[in-house]
Amino acid sequence: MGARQGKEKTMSQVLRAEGPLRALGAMSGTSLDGVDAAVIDTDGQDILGFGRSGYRAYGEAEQALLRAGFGCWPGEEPEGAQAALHAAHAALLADFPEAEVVGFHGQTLAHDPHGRGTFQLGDGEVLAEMLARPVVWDFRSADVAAGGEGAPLAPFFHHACARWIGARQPVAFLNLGGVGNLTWVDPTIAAPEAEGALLSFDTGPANAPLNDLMQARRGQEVDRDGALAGQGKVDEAVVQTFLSHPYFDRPAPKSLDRNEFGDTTALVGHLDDADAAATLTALCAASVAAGLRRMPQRPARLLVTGGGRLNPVLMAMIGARCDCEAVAVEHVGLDGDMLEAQAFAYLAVRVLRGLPTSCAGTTGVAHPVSGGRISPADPLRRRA
Ligand SMILES: Nc1ncnc2c1ncn2[C@@H]1O[C@H](COP(=O)(O)OP(=O)(O)OP(=O)(O)O)[C@@H](O)[C@H]1O
Ligand SMILES: CC(=O)N[C@H]1[C@@H]2OC[C@@H](O2)[C@@H](O)[C@@H]1O[C@H](C)C(=O)O
Repeated sequence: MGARQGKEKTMSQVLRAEGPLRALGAMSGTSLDGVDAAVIDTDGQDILGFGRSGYRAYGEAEQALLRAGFGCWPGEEPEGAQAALHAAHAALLADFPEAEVVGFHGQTLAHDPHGRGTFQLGDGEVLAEMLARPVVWDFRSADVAAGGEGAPLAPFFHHACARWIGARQPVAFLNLGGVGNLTWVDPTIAAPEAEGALLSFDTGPANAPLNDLMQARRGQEVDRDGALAGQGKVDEAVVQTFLSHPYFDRPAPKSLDRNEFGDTTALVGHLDDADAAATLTALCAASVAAGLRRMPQRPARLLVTGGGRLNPVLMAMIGARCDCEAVAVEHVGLDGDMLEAQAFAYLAVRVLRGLPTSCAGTTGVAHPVSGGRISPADPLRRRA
């Protein structure tokens, strides 16, 4: 990494600066496939440009360690899990010397916002030392402490994306990761925290049930391109049973723990592999359709991000069940693999600037919250 020289800002200048920063976001999502990292230039309000991005897959041992941590609260995680997470992040993030600040999400292990809180494994203080640059982290706790859901947090970035693509009317973003989430953005309302600018919530499990099925029945991680689901028939009775889960009756904003729906594959235990895959794919589409009914208006189209956008069977089911077109965000010039990493780069700069990162429309928190902790790397301690 080395000392920052020439025209580069010193660490204290980065922390005090006004104007644009080059920020690097890092996200480790619920699918546990690996770490995404992406650079953006931003002043915390507008996106000024997109930079490089990268990905580092978890090895089998790393993945097993982190998976064993699901459901753990601080101090309960498997020994070595946090160190593995830090090492994986540091290995990837060291390839981005251009970054002036890092937004580090960490790995969500447990999420119970109205109970025990929310827990993202990873210590930004340690990562700041490893990278010798400031790290913003622990994005969700302050919102939860203030009574919010602590998730989703990408919506403030979705608002900036809507402005970046020049949207003049409301648009809807749909993220299809392990869990799904929807964001309604009205870009004509300039401040994202203003009433009516954003409405967002988790829709339900997205790819996680199908991944679990593929693992259990075929020993594969993914139903690649929906190849198996495409051969099957949806059991609509299972879809109706699934939709009777109380989560769908809860008003938005609302957020999900990865395991809140339990073992969804049990719902399709009586079906053959193809019908089971088709039905679990339909559950994801049906939960998006249920979510859309909570939006202020039905959007003309859904801008879809996350790995699920690469599954044509899922995308077609969403289009059919939602009565609107589902298109990958690439159609509007965004990067659907990196949007969450970019979001935490953007949010890091908002935290440095004291700008809100959540509000009533995104997490249900009563007043806008600027979450996150700032760990300025201490070069003296690093050399000691
Ligand atoms: N070609 C593909 N065909 C089918 N499904 C795919 C394909 N590529 C990715 N996926 C699905 O997308 C998932 C990964 O999505 P993504 O990386 O957005 O998840 P994540 O960021 O870990 O989750 P979250 O947003 O819930 O934190 C895979 O586990 C798989 O289910
Ligand atoms: C608690 C938590 O980590 N939630 C994640 C998860 O993955 C998708 C969905 O559930 C969303 O609520 C959130 O992540 C995205 C990045 C968010 O905060 O917007």
